[in-house]
Amino acid sequence: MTAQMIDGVKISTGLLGDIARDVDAFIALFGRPPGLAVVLVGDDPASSVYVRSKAQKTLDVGMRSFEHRLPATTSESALLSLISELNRMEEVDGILVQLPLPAQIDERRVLMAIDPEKDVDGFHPMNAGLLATGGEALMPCTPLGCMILARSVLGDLTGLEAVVVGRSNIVGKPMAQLLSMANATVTIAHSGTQNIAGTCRRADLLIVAVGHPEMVRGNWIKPGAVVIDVGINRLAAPELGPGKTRLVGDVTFQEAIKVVRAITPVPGGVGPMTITCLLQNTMLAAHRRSASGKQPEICFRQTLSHSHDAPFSLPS
Ligand SMILES: Nc1nc(=O)c2c([nH]1)NC[C@@H]1CN(c3ccc(C(=O)N[C@@H](CCC(=O)O)C(=O)O)cc3)C=[N+]21
Ligand SMILES: [Mg+2]
Repeated sequence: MTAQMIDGVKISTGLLGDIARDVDAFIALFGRPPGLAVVLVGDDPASSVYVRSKAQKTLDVGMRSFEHRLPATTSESALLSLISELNRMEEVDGILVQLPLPAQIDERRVLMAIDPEKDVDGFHPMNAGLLATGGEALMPCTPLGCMILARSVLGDLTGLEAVVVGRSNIVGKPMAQLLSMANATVTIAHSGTQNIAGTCRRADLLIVAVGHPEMVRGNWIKPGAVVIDVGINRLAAPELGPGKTRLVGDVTFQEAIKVVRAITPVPGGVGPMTITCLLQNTMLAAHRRSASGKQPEICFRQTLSHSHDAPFSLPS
């Protein structure tokens, strides 16, 4: 059996086209584009690259981008003031504060300061709680992207054994919630799991978000499984030349590809979908804030259909 590569670039490019059309319709209705503000504190080079890429795609779909780059020494109160200003701005529909934040800033306080209606990362406890209890949350972008990728291969997930490796608030925990809402049987594996290889081997759908390069080996994977690799790890690659690096996932790709039905590559898998879902969330937030009663032609169709109830139903 030849394994299928799940092409996150191709799928996200298609969805970005849908979003661009939704943006045009929004502008026609309200006379302004949806706006996304991205806040970066400090000058971590990797974070800087992501922020630039987000801003570029925001502009590509026709939205307005507000970029705020603050020095690494920024105080918590200065950051909180910026957030209240962005909360008040009519033309800002979505706010993303790039994580991690420098040590002097309390991440939880910052996330709680963002207006939940503008929380396009879905990290505010209000949105986490809405997701957990079946309300109309803004949902975290990486798990949403993973759902779309998984369903692009598997369709309906009802009855499948899904194993999520990792239990972070950002990926693992909401991922498990989305999968169970989509009627999969879900196991969360983590550093305390006794037989992690055996646990992974039960999975029809294996989603790995641990941040350990190539941790999941080929023999941890059930033959014919679908694997979504959320990890993005930069490793030194002296074989490519002095000072060169390469990206690897949390799954040993060369081993996995011999076993799986389908797998996401790194790069080109989950990463691009995360940004696409961020823009879709911005579109959704803009419609909800405009109180138009008209909702976007939502582009999570593949994620939405087959789900059992409220959390995925379109807002009315
Ligand atoms: N509040 C907040 N929200 C985030 O969503 C958030 C964050 N903080 N902090 C950092 C992480 C990281 N992140 C990525 C998004 C896209 C790619 C991406 O598109 N990667 C490409 C290429 C990566 C490369 O070449 O370096 C790929 O996987 O194909 C990667 C990483 C969002 N994050
Ligand atoms: Mg990727």
